[in-house]
Amino acid sequence: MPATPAESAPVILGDEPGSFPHGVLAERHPAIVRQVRAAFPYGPEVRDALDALLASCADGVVEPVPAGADPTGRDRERWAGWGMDAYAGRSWYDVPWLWAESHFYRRLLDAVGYFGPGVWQGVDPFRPAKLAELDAPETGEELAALDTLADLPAEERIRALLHGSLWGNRADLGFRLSEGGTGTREQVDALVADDSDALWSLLPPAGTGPTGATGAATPARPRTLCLVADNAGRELVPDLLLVSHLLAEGRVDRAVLHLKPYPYYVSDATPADLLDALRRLAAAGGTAAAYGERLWNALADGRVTVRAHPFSCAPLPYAEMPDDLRAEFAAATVTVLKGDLNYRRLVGDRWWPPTTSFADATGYFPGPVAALRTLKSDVVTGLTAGTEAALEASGERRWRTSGTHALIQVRR
Ligand SMILES: O=P(O)(O)OC[C@H]1O[C@](O)(CO)[C@@H](O)[C@@H]1O
Repeated sequence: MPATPAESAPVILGDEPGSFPHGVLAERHPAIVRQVRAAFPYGPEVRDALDALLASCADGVVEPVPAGADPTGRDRERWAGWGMDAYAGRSWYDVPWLWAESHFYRRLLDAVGYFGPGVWQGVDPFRPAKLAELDAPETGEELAALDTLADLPAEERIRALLHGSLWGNRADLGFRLSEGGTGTREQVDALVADDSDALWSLLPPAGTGPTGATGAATPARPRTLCLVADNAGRELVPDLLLVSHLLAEGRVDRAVLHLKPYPYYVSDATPADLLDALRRLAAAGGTAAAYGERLWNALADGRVTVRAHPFSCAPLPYAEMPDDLRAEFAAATVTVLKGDLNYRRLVGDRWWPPTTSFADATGYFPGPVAALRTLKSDVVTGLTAGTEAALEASGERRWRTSGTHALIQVRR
């Protein structure tokens, strides 16, 4: 029997030396600051601000967003609503880990002058790394491999595209700073949960209606996919291929791509990254370019739309999403959330027993929801007791965090 979520599952903090979250705050964040410092010829003011952030990573505290720090002037107010008043002045290590990480990226953008005014306004500090990934030979090889998909039966083709999008989540630049490489060899049998049949039942091919939770056909209406994207580059590209394919097969009529309003968690996709990915698809030629062109046309005629909601960069779980976002997800045929961070925000960044029911943990979500994620942090729900026991017995200590395992979970 799966356990039911209890509010009492402790929220994850980064305060325990030797734990994964502590390592992210104490080691990964400083590495990211150094990477950014080397990425552009920032002047003394920015370099000093980055050095101050570096020092803060070791023993600093949460600091309020400076007044007027963003062009809209609303960010300070937003952060106040997201818990700043409760956490300002406390150690990075003593506030919820999710909150601390999100605050780090906000501070980093302040340090590099992203919110301006000034020459660095709007310059993505992670762009060099994102572009290098798009231009990498591996990306070209993956896109060329698409030409062979046409020979596969339809079911295998769509499965390959779904898995491309799923495993694309391993290509996360922040993750790579400490894991060294994103080899794909170990993918076989690495799914700890696979509800893909439930996903396809929500998105059957054109001419066949989706079935509800009882298996009965639901009335025809335009099928909308909300795809809450994660990383740019080698994750966003296969995400776009999947969306393009779903449109082509008439499994969805519309798609809404939720991207980040500003650079986040190193490689998270922003609207600018979407344009780079579309350009990369066009440059690849062959099948990839045809997929890209279909998506381009769908963006141009409004079947695909792009959102960059402020809550996408909020340090909070989706259970606390604002009403406008809730209404959007409620109207979708299914919302697919990509990646580890979105998963943590979906089920809550807590020490859930792994057999906690995914359906219960996401019961608050306003419509059918799916998670496609490689495991890169301790949070996990929806495992069977047998799977959990097998993973624990496997001797692979870091199965929760090393990105070698993945899941496809669906709540209809
Ligand atoms: O890109 P993803 O899949 O959301 O992964 C990012 C993950 O990396 C981390 O920043 C560090 O592991 C996690 O906090 C986060 O869950």
